[in-house]
Amino acid sequence: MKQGQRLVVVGGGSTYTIGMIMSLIEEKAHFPLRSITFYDTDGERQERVAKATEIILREHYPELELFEYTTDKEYALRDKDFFFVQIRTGGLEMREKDEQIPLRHGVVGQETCGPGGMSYGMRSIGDMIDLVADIRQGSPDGWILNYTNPAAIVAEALKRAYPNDKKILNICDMPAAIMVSYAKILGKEIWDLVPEYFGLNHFGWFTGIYDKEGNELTEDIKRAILEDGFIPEDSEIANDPSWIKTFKQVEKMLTDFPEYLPNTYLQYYLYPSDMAEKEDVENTRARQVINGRQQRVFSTCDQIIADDSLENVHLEVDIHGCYMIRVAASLAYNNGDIFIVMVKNDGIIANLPDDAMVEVPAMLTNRGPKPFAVGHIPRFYKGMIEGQLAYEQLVVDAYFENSYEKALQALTLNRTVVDAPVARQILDDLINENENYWPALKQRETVAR
Ligand SMILES: NC(=O)c1ccc[n+]([C@@H]2O[C@H](COP(=O)([O-])OP(=O)(O)OC[C@H]3O[C@@H](n4cnc5c(N)ncnc54)[C@H](O)[C@@H]3O)[C@@H](O)[C@H]2O)c1
Ligand SMILES: O=P(O)(O)OC[C@H]1O[C@H](O[C@H]2[C@H](O)[C@@H](O)[C@@H](O)O[C@@H]2CO)[C@H](O)[C@@H](O)[C@@H]1O
Ligand SMILES: [Mn+2]
Repeated sequence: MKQGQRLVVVGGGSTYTIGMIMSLIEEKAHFPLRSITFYDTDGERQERVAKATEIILREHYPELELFEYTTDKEYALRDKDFFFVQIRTGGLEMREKDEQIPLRHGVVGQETCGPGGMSYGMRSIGDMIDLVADIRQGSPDGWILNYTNPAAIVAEALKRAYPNDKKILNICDMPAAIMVSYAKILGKEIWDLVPEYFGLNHFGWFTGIYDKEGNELTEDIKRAILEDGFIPEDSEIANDPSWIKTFKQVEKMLTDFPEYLPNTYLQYYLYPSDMAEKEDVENTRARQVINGRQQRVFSTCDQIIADDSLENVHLEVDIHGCYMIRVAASLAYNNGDIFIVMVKNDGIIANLPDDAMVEVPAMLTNRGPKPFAVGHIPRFYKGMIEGQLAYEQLVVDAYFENSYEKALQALTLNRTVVDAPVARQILDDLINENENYWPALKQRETVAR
């Protein structure tokens, strides 16, 4: 009989929390719970989600010993087994600025990619470092599973701040969402598929997809994408016009570069000018999420509370929730299941630096992820990744060293920017908008000529 886990959702007011609760209900046999605690810095936002969650759990998880929600950090983080972390420093309002500022300079405006990703990363690092310290104060041995973005930059910063903490795992659900669409093409479930994959977060490629019997399915998937197209199937994004456009770009990327199956995020780095031209600065993805998912989630919560029942709402499980829960179950019960997660390279990709935080398939055990060796990657991918890795590490350098110069170098290296004067203009605008969040960046004294 599996011992139930004591789970904390950090960022209980997240728009993903209801989906996560539905997934915890769906997955209770794989990952049984003793208690769920929500913790958030915004008590009002969290309470709307929590009061709806109380009703959902009453209907679908009556055996749960305890559900609670609080803004008391020390209480929430004490003596727990798992922490699902999903915070957004600055909220969706700052995300909108992250996306609008680069667009005003003709550059990709995106949550986690390009200058928007640097801006978000410079806000997330401090909160995430403080959060891990607070968690460790109360739960020295708890598993910290982080979704907070930009995962690449957060992972690099946490690796430096906590080099010996082996129970922090940064995760992205994008490869899983893509595999949900592969599975649909093949008439299978995602859990029937075994991926071979390499890259950085939001910057990777599937080199192969197999079934559990070891049959290769990669070429079948490529053929189907090129002949019939590629669409999002995960419930969270299936009917979203922005995601439908994103998944359609995979057809173009696969036509241009047929060797491997790309992560959807590579569209921003392979076609940066095209992507920037297509965006409407008054209706970026953040605005769509504010008017879409955020509006939908909170009106659903309010409806559940008003009815004191679920009779007038439709709630769905999604891959975002199920993926993290299956990862947690494999760590908790030493299942040895294979998931794509972020780990320190240390030779996994033989011709990339050891200190890179790479995204690769790993067997998840109670001693943590055991990644599969990838070996040497071909020149094109090595070149692409090394430039992106240097960008990511320079952003974290800029944070820890309060260095304007390193931040400028990072943006200049990024494939969505390249042009140094444009990088400087964007950086100066981002500094102005983030004065309440970023560390003050200092410029090196230049020697007067
Ligand atoms: N890794 C992935 O693949 C993946 C997938 C989806 C979402 N995400 C990330 O998950 C996070 C949540 O996304 P969302 O759209 O639901 O955000 P959201 O703004 O709806 O919710 C975030 C919550 O975090 C809370 N918060 C902010 N700072 C906090 C802190 N220091 N301590 C505790 N709580 C804090 C906010 O009050 C808010 O309730 C974002 O970082 C998003 O990018 C990651
Ligand atoms: O623009 P958003 O806020 O809708 O999405 C940004 C996030 O996109 C990816 O997560 C997807 C996920 O892959 C999919 O399965 C489903 O859950 O929707 C999510 C977005 O709604 C990406 O992995 C995240 O890092 C982004 O934050
Ligand atoms: Mn992601």
